[in-house]
Amino acid sequence: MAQSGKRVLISAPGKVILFGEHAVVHKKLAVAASLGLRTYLHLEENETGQCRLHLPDVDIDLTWLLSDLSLSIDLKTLETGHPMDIPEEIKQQLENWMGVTTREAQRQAVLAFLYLFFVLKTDKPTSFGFSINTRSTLPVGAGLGSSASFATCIATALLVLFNHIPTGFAQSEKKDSYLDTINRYAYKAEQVIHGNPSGLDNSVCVFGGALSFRRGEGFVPLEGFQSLQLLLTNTKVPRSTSALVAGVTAKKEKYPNVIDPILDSIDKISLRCCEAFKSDSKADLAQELEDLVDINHCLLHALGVSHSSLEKVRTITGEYGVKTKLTGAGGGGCALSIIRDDVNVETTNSVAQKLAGEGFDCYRTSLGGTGVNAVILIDDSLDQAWLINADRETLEAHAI
Ligand SMILES: Nc1ncnc2c1ncn2[C@@H]1O[C@H](COP(=O)(O)OP(=O)(O)O)[C@@H](O)[C@H]1O
Ligand SMILES: C[C@@](O)(CCOP(=O)(O)O)CC(=O)O
Ligand SMILES: [Mg+2]
Repeated sequence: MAQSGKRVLISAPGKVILFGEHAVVHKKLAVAASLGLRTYLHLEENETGQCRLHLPDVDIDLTWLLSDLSLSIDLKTLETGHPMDIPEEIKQQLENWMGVTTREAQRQAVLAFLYLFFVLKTDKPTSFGFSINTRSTLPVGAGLGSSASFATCIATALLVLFNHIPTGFAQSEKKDSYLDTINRYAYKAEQVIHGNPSGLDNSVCVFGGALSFRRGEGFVPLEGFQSLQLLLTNTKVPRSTSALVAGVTAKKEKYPNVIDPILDSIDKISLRCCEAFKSDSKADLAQELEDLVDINHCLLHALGVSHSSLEKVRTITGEYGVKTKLTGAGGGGCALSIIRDDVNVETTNSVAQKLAGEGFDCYRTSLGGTGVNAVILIDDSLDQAWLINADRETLEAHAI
C-alpha cells in the first residue's frame, strides 16, 4: 500500500472512579484516577484516497473512499450543540456509511468516529488517505472508561491528522491548551457514545493522574494522592452506560425528594475522600477509604445500579475483610476492592483465586499514570499488525 506522511502511536489510559459515579452526572463531586491499562491507536497517513477504520475490539473493519464521505450540511457549523442534535437526514447519511454494524457497541464507536471526522476534517489533496487501527488492554464496556479512552485516542488522531495540534503536543510549551482541545473533542465523542456524560472520564483519560471533578467546574488534581493497592474485578456481565445513566436520571425525576439526598450524600463522600488524602496517617486513610467504599456502594445500590454479580464480589471479598464497591456505571462490569497495606499477599491471592473461580477476571494495575500521549513511529516494523499482536508490556514501553 502506498505510504507517506504521519505514522503515529497514540495512547490514552482508562480510569477508575473511586467515588461519585452517577452523582457526578448531576453536578456532585467525584474522585477518579487514571489506570495502567490503556487504549492504543495506530495512525498512518497514506496516498490511497481511502479511510480505513479498523477496530478489532468491536469487530469493525470498514474502508471508505474519502471522496464519498461528504455531507449535505457542514457539521462544523453545528458544532456547538449536542452532537446528536443534528438533522435527521444527516443522521441517516451517517447511518448509511456504517453498513451492517448491528451491535450497539459497533454503532456507537463508528458514529463517534464519523462525527469527529466531519467536524475536524480539512481540505486535502485527492490522493490523501489514512488508516486507523485501535486496540485496548481495557475491557470494553465494563466501567473502566474504555469509551472515554477510545474517544480520547480518536479525537487526538483526527486533531493530529488534520494539523489542528502538533504530533508532539505532549512535549510542547502549549501542552495545556492542546490537552484542553483534545478534551473538548473527546467529550463530544463521549456524548455520541453515552448521551449525557459528565465529562469526568474523558478528563481523566486526557490529563491522567488523580483528580476530583465537578461538572461545570472541571477538575482539580487530588492533593496528597498516593497510589492505592486496588483489586479490580470484572464480573463480565454486559451493561450499557447510557441506559444506566438514563435510569438514574429517570428515578431522580420521579422521586426527587428521595434521590436528591442520596446524591448529596455521595457528594459528601467524595469531599471526605479529598480530605482523607490530605491526612498524614496512612492507617487512618485506609480505614476511612474502606468505610467510604462501603457506604458509596450501598447508595449506588439504592440508585438501582448494582447487580447480583457485583453483590457476589462484595460477599466474597467481605469474607476476607476486604471492602468493595462497584466502579463506573455498574449494572455488571467492574468492582474495585481496597487492599490495605497490612493485607498480606497470600490473602490477596486467595481472594483473586476465589473470584476467578466464579468466572470473574481480576486486574492488579497501577493508578495515576500519564494521560494521552502520541509517539512518532520511525521503525517500519511497528505497523498495524504489530499493534494488534503485541503484548501489553511491549505496547506500554513504546507508548509512554
Ligand atoms: N477499543 C475500542 N474500540 C472501539 N470501540 C470502543 C473501544 N472501547 C470502547 N469503545 C466504545 O465504547 C463503548 C463502551 O462504552 P461504555 O458503555 O461507556 O463502557 P466503559 O465503561 O468501558 O466506558 C463500546 O460499546 C464502544 O462503542
Ligand atoms: C456513570 C458515570 O458516572 C461513569 C460511567 O463510566 P463508565 O462508562 O461505566 O466507565 C457516567 C459519567 O460520569 O458520565
Ligand atoms: Mg464509558
